[in-house]
Amino acid sequence: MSQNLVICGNFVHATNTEYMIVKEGYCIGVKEGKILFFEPKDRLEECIKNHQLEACEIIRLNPFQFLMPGMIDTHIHASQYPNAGKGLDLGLLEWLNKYTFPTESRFKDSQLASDVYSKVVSNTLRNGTTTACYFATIHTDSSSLLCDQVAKHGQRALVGKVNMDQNSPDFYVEKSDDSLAETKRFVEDVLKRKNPRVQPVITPRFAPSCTVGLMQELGKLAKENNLHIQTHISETLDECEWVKALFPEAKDYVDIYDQAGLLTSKTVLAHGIYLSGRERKVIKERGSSISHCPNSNLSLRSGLLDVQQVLKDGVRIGLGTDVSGGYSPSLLDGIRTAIHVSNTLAIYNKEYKPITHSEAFMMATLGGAKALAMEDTIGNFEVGKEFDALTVNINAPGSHIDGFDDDGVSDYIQKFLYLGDSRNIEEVYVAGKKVIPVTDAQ
Ligand SMILES: O=c1[nH]c(=O)c2nc[nH]c2[nH]1
Ligand SMILES: [Zn+2]
Repeated sequence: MSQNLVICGNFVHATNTEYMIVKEGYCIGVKEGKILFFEPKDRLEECIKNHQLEACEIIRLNPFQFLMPGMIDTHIHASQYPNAGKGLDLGLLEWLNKYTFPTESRFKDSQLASDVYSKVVSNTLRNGTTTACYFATIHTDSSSLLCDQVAKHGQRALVGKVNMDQNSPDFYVEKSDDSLAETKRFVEDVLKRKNPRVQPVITPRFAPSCTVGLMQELGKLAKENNLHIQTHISETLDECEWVKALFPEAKDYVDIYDQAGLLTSKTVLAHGIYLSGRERKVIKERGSSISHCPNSNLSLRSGLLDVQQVLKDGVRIGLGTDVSGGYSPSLLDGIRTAIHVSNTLAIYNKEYKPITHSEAFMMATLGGAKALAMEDTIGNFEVGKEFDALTVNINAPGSHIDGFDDDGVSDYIQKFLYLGDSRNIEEVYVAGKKVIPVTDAQ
């Protein structure tokens, strides 16, 4: 049950006009999971009275604590979690064949699926991911088990049963008709749960793994049911060459998805490193978005995404961990690595203005919400949105952060983004419900 809450202290969030805005001495009121007020704390009594929250306990944060929006992982493979931190010696296509497909093929075993999915959901939540956009595997029933774990742990998620009907190993491939029928079965199963925080996402793995016919049918299915869509695009040069050879009639990589009806305002495309200006323009026109996965792009040596160009071209962009091409399930790592990728571009081009920690923070929160077309519900502390939030304490037991006399709240926030970890994330709320720390009742 989500409780009614009033919390007073320091806050940080992104808005439509500012990448990061710090609100010192504010109070927030939450009723039935939704934000009712967010005001300077001298208005506390008046707000409590106006919103009939008198019966509510008032939580007062200490000066070392602050509240930030929950982080949004726009691209993560739950089924690759057993491989996180290993098998990064190969480039994408070899890596898929040697490590990833064999691991994912094991998920027809429902016991393994439940075990792994429970671990990945609880680990990402502890690391402050309140919303995740997950790839599961081609197996329908075990993909449904990921939905069970998301609901059980109280996370918010989009969950995708993966589609693969060509160029895949014999032990991990579907017949085209089965792939579509099973996707319909999966979507029905998820929708009939009527859990607003667990939604299905149509998930053609990437163009090489899917026939045009299947992609078209998936596009139709998404349209008929107003569903989210996720896939990969332009991640490595080898992959782009392969795609050109496989789809000679397409204008470019984006055109393949566009022709299939897969580019909508609810589509998130992972990577997009080697997109042309024309391709970014089409993505923008369709209202689709990019998930930037910097850890994966460095770990698999795929390339360096120019985030400034993506932002300049008006394409929505969020951050993804891309476990297990990315080895870390933490979006704090995503924030840092995004900054370092951008710094690397600046080292090689003196004219280049790298992104700031504020821009990376925005991408991990409001940017992620926009990338997943969920900005009406989550992403910051705007009144009316659901309360997905983290209580951060830079002085938490075992913390690797030290504060000094001349540090202000903005310094604490910056130190957390660079030096913090799950120990500093004392509480995690999803839709007003405290899901971390885990209690016996959960
Ligand atoms: O980073 C990636 N991880 C994957 O599992 C994958 N499949 C296709 N392309 C991919 N890229
Ligand atoms: Zn991926």
